Amino acid sequence: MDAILETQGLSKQFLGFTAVGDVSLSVRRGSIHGLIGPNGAGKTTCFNLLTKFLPPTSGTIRFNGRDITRMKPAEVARLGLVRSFQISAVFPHLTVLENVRVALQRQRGGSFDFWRSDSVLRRFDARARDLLEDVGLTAFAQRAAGELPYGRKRALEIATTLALEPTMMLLDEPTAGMTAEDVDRIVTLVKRVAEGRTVLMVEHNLKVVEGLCDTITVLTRGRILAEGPYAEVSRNPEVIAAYLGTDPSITGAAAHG
Ligand SMILES: Nc1ncnc2c1ncn2[C@@H]1O[C@H](COP(=O)(O)OP(=O)(O)OP(=O)(O)O)[C@@H](O)[C@H]1O
Repeated sequence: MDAILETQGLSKQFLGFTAVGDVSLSVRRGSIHGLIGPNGAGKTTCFNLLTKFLPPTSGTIRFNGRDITRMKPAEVARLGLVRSFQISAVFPHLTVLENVRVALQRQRGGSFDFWRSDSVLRRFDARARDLLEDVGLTAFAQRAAGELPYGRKRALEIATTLALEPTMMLLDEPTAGMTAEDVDRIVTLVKRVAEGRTVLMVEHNLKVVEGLCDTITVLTRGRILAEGPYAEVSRNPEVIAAYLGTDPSITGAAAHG
């Protein structure tokens, strides 16, 4: 298998409590990989380890054949491993277009002094408009980012992530808190942006996982319980037991199979 991201024995302890224990994960290049598990399973901690927002207690992480275990988030971003920005990273008073232009300027190694270099930023306009088109935000280009409805903000977040030209994108619950209509739009969007790159996503909505992911890793109590295609994993008795009473859709899927 051509793995783009691999961990060996990845562990994170908080004051002796093992949030992530001995996780050896392999993400195939070009795939959409889902990380799922019941509440408290360690998904967020694992995600933060992979994106370098938390240092591991032990274990290694390799990206594209390089050991990134000790690197900083900005360093791995430059290597092409990019985490989607949090909504708080969107500048609320700038327009949607300006937000993407700023992200493009950062990608080119520019500084943050965008307030006095409007003419420079205009050069990024064409590319910014392309990215807005990609995420379906063209009609919102001149709106203040802070005024966007929630689902559209997540789309803007994906556009600013795409501005960094990632080889691999890490998405933390891209559909969390969304209406059904927004969920459908984000699913379509993730499918589109996954073309030509690898995506790893933490996601609670199992319907989304089923529709999007090629491979799923199930975590419980910080450890990998099962891994494989959704159809296979959702029939695994241990996975069903772990989810029992917490999510009827996965047990329902198994019952119908
Ligand atoms: N900074 C921390 N200090 C102490 N314990 C932590 C810390 N971060 C996470 N934990 C614990 O580690 C475990 C895993 O948490 P984590 O947030 O990674 O799970 P999760 O699968 O993302 O859960 P959820 O689906 O509820 O978001 C939990 O028991 C949590 O309380």
